[in-house]
Amino acid sequence: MSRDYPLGTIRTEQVWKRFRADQQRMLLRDRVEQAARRLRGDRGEDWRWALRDINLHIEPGESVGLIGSNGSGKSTLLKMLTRVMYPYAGIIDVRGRIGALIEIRAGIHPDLTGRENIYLFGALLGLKRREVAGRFDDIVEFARLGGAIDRQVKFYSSGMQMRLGFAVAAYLEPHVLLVDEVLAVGDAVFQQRCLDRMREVAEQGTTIVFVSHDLPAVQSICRRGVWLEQGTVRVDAGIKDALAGYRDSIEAQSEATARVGEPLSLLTYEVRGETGEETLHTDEPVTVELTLGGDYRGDATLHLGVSEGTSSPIFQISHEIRMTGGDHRVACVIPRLPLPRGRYTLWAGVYSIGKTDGGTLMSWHSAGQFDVFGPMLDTPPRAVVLAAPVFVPHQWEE
Ligand SMILES: Nc1ncnc2c1ncn2[C@@H]1O[C@H](COP(=O)(O)OP(=O)(O)OP(=O)(O)O)[C@@H](O)[C@H]1O
Repeated sequence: MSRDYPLGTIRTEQVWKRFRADQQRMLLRDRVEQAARRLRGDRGEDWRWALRDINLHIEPGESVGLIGSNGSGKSTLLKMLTRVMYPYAGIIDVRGRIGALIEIRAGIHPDLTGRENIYLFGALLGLKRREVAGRFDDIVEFARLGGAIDRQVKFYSSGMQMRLGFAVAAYLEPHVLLVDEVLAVGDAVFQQRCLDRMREVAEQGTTIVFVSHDLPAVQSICRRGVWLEQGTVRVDAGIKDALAGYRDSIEAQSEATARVGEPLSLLTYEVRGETGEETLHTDEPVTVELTLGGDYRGDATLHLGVSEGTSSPIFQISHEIRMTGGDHRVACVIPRLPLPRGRYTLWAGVYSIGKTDGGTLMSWHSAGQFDVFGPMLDTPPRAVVLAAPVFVPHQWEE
């Protein structure tokens, strides 16, 4: 590998990583398979590939979101970039100082005070004492530690430790900032401040790799998205395309999950615009019509929801229905559709009311997608990440 990549470059070449299968969370079926192999006399060691042939080239200043379902290998890749883990094969090259927040207490020494930790971390990053001192106040201010800065970190709450960890990683001017899911433990206000800080750091030219299941947060920070699936790169593209592909795949999986044996099922659904036309327009009337089928007799609550992808719910509405043991048609009219142009998913679920309160008659699932035509939503100068619930005026008819 050539030696002259600029600071902030990240390269992985044909990176493979495996773990002993018996050292990880195993599914019952894996254990059965393992036992069966032993019975057959196959004593070969059991390995499972966590990452297979990962080739990434990230330029200085790029902001990359690593997305994918649980166990797809995101954290393993991030840990290898921070060098707390080594690949089985392949080359990993990260140029420059690395600021990383991959676990709440990563890099924070419990017996030292907050102040000592900041200087120690700075020294590990190769910064001079004077350079750390110049950023010290910003770190303490961001972490909101105040007087606690001279207390040993073992007496900090987990929230304080995380704030210190993030502030140190994000203020000691790393060339590369690596952040894993950990932000999820902070409160909403702190999460927002971390995201703001990450955006600032990105604007200053720091390379960022961000792992999160909070897809709107990833979208607001990253321009490029790498979607990992079962240890391989499924998509490496602009963030919008990567997220759209990932969301579609989650939806397809949830639709494929059969809801067998439930008392009710969704026989048909239709989302139509004004005067029955198929195209839907922002701020115009929309009718959602469903037919439920099943033997169940009694009162129930029907819930309908709309999301952008699966992880960004937009609104949810509900209505009491009386099921009489046969097919039941119900329609909901939304006089003015409050959705900008885009592709959305319709969700539905039915739950019993009365004595058996909360019983599931038809579990919450995505019924399908629909497109809305109309104006694009303006992007605010600084994307607001928290999803805002929308109230939708509506009437029901049946
Ligand atoms: N220390 C370990 N020992 C054994 N197996 C491991 C270890 N760390 C991770 N694995 C396995 O490697 C695979 C990838 O895990 P990893 O934590 O990287 O996934 P992830 O995409 O970060 O998932 P999540 O979204 O749940 O955090 C999983 O099958 C996991 O069980």
